Amino acid sequence: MGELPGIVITGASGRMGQMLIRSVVASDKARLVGAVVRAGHDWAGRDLGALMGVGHGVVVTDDALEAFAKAQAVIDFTTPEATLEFAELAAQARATHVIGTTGFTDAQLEALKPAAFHAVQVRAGNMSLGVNLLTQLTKKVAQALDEDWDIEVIEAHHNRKVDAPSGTALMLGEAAAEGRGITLADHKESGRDGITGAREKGAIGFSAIRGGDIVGEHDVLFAGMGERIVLRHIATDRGIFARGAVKAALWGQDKEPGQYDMMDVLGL
Ligand SMILES: NC(=O)C1=CN([C@@H]2O[C@H](COP(=O)(O)OP(=O)(O)OC[C@H]3O[C@@H](n4cnc5c(N)ncnc54)[C@H](OP(=O)(O)O)[C@@H]3O)[C@@H](O)[C@H]2O)C=CC1
Ligand SMILES: O=C(O)C1=N[C@H](C(=O)O)C[C@H](O)C1
Repeated sequence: MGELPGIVITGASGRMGQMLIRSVVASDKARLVGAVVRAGHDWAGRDLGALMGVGHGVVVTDDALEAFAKAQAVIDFTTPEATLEFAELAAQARATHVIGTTGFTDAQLEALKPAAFHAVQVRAGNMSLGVNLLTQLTKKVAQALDEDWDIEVIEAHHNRKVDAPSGTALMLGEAAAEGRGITLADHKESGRDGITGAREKGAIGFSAIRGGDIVGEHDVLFAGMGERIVLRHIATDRGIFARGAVKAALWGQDKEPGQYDMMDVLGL
């Protein structure tokens, strides 16, 4: 039997970076072959085992290309700017690039595309099975209801999160729009404040709560006259995102270069 696929984790010291390192180490289907931090980070040059108590023998590096060259997959939960750089390097290394990063602008999403001509890219605002199922349910419910039902996506996250609406909220909003046969960009309503006027019929609204250590909570509210439907997902453990990302990294091994998402990985 050949060697297990080697995985590199970027943003190794981050909340998700550390969770991903633990998930790869715990997996019997993959090997941890690298951990990348930003240039000058105080983890660079140190053994992961000494830093985290797992990953002994893996020396943290700030040389992403050197690390990627030894890997079959890169799992990347960092920032849009860093992910754009890592996409080019993953393409050079022909490594599957699993992107969990959120908060991309439309221009940044466009800029990710060229790298996918050379390597598999799997990107999702949420890598958990539960949220991807909820996304499908959202599309189905939106398909069944007309514009008399107001759609609102409400999300809550910890106080360190830097982007809003969350990547998951946008996924859910896109699914609702698709179900209704409209374009989210033309119907998105977020950040209400002051004299906003009455709700625009057909809008898809977004509200973001930030506080404490909330891992991630998402409601899709369909509000009609005299009744409401609420679809809800509550994450209590970041391990769900990390395990989904490892699954995506392994799934990508025999796929042609291109852009994929978690629906492809999960077969939903
Ligand atoms: N798709 C999904 O399922 C999920 C997505 N996310 C998303 O993942 C991203 C990260 O979240 P989280 O872990 O909470 O955030 P953190 O801020 O804890 O981690 C981000 C890490 O990226 C590192 N980083 C930034 N720039 C670079 C660079 N150029 N090179 C190397 N490392 C870099 C940061 O390092 P430094 O501290 O030195 O800046 C930090 O360690 C967010 O966009 C979040 O929304 C989160 C959970 C699930
Ligand atoms: O930043 C986070 O923490 C999370 N980000 C993702 C998002 O933007 O939806 C996924 C999850 O909700 C946690």
